[in-house]
Amino acid sequence: MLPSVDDLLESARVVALPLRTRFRGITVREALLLTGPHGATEFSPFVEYDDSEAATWLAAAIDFGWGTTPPLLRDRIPVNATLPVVTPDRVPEILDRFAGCRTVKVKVADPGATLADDVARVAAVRAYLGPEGRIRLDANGAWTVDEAERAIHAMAEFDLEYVEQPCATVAELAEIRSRVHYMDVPIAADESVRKAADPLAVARAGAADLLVIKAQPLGGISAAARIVAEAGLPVVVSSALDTSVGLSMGAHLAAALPELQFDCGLGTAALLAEDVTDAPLLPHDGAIEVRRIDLSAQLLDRHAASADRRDWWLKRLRRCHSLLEG
Ligand SMILES: O=C(O)CCC(=O)c1ccccc1C(=O)O
Ligand SMILES: [Mg+2]
Repeated sequence: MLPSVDDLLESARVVALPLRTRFRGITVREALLLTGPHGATEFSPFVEYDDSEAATWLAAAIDFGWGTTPPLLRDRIPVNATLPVVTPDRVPEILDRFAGCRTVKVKVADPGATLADDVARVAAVRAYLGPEGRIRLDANGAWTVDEAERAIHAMAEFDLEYVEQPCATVAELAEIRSRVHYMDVPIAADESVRKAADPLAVARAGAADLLVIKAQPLGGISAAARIVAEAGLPVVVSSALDTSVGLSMGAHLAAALPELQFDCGLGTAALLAEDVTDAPLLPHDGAIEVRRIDLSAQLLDRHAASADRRDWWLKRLRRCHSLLEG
């Protein structure tokens, strides 16, 4: 059952959290936190998303705070380190924050960067990790098929676990997947799952070897778990650069899945300079814990968004709530 908008507004807090390093073009992450009968929950669609997309994120927030949590099969989730687009000299400093992580996801194909920049960053990650570490790339759909082929060919020598969303469309993913098959580099779909009208289309088309699954954009833990079951592919549960509260939602999703072959992208609390709890879900020994998050009243005050931004988020919450009421 959908809580009333007044129920939601009663506990709503809006924060603006500084990042340690620019990520996805932002240096401050805004989020709206709510408290339901099960505890703290998060509504944090990116600010440029329209209401119809953001409403799905609200359904997820409500599901985590008010809905039913599925049975949990594990109490810790192995996670990858996430490396933003930085110069190679900053690689050790950033990766040191992801204690014990054996896998690094490297952001590549930034509009301002060249292939040589990406190669240099990936080389620095391989040097940091040693031969046993796993390296995956995420291009956020930025390459054409030819650019992707050239880039993957150039970086395959670093031994790639997989490449996430090298190109934008399902058809392009299918094409690049067949072109790099001989190099044994698997292709993962992210935007083609979480921003698609049909999140299962990419799996049905055989256009990816694995799926990146995010709880908020897919409408919450139960909805995401159903998509995983229907897709029949291995998955990587990841964050949307959430606060520890959203990461906790992701950790509960990961803990509920029957199989978890890959390290999950839920270590991103390490990219935040500030969080909303005194016990953030940071990686320890390469994993995060599966637990609920207690909000810190002090941190919520200290990082409260400006009156303007709070107003913007509360209005967005109201509009998304009416969309869910339909
Ligand atoms: O998967 C990870 O390691 C961290 C999450 C991440 O990269 C991400 C975070 C916010 C928005 C988009 C993405 C993405 O995977 O493309
Ligand atoms: Mg991605």
